[in-house]
Amino acid sequence: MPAQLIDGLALSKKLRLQIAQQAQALSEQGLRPGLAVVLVGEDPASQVYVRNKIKACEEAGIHSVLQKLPAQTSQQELLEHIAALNADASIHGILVQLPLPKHLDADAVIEAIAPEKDVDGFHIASAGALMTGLPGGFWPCTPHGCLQMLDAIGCELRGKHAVVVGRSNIVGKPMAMMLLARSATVTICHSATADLGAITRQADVLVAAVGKEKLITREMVKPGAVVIDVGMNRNAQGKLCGDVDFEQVQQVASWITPVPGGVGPMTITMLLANTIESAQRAAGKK
Ligand SMILES: Nc1nc(=O)c2c([nH]1)NC[C@@H]1CN(c3ccc(C(=O)N[C@@H](CCC(=O)O)C(=O)O)cc3)C=[N+]21
Repeated sequence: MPAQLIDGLALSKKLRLQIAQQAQALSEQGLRPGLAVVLVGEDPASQVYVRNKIKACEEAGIHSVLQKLPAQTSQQELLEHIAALNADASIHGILVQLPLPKHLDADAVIEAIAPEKDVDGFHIASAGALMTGLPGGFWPCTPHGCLQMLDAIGCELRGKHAVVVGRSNIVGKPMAMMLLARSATVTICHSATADLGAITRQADVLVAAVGKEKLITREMVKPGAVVIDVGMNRNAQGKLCGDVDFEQVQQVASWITPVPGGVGPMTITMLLANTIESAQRAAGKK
């Protein structure tokens, strides 16, 4: 029996309805949630992603501001933009679209974002809150979206072996922390892992977040595993595809996320959710 699809679009639709209601309730109190998206340069893929985020905000009733800066923007100019957004009470979330042009120091830019507006969850303060389980901070949108999908299918994580392939600060590492917080036994694999397949075959829950088309083949997946595909690759035909060989793996997995229509839409949904959460926290301090 082929795997069941975990439909990120359908789940997003449902969650975004709730988010829109929360946005409306905040707006009625004079606290319309606001997200600022900063895009430096003209990378075509980034332009599409940013447009999708702004559109999602509009549909949810979240105020959004798009700041497009030229590719030659200096580090200091960018930091000044961030400082202005940090001080802007109508803005509850600040997202600086990555990657930045090479002459800019992305780490320094992220740390310049006020932690209480770090809706991407990339700031050290957010990473520390996730790692310790202490309050405050925001969970990074992509792994949080993955966790929401696991919850939506009723996947019990306690005592299960979760294998995360990829160790980025944006996906792999925070994903592992979230799974650990749910009492899964977590293994993180990466480019230096010896015999990747031997480890992924042990996974009850397998999260692939590498950026390599068809990295995960059928032989690497335990029958009945839940497979979450975070990859966003363009294949030779220009088609969007994940890290998982979907055709093969869907024959052995119990559940699998498609690309597109899986993790991608959930990433944007969690960005909206974090922006609402930030506005609610700001309202609490009023
Ligand atoms: N500061 C920052 N925060 C980010 O969250 C961030 C970023 N920079 N830089 C780039 C990556 C990429 N990313 C995606 C989000 C949604 C889809 C998405 O919705 N994808 C659709 C398909 C879109 C298409 O067809 O091209 C899907 O999977 O169904 C894709 C990619 C967020 N990122």
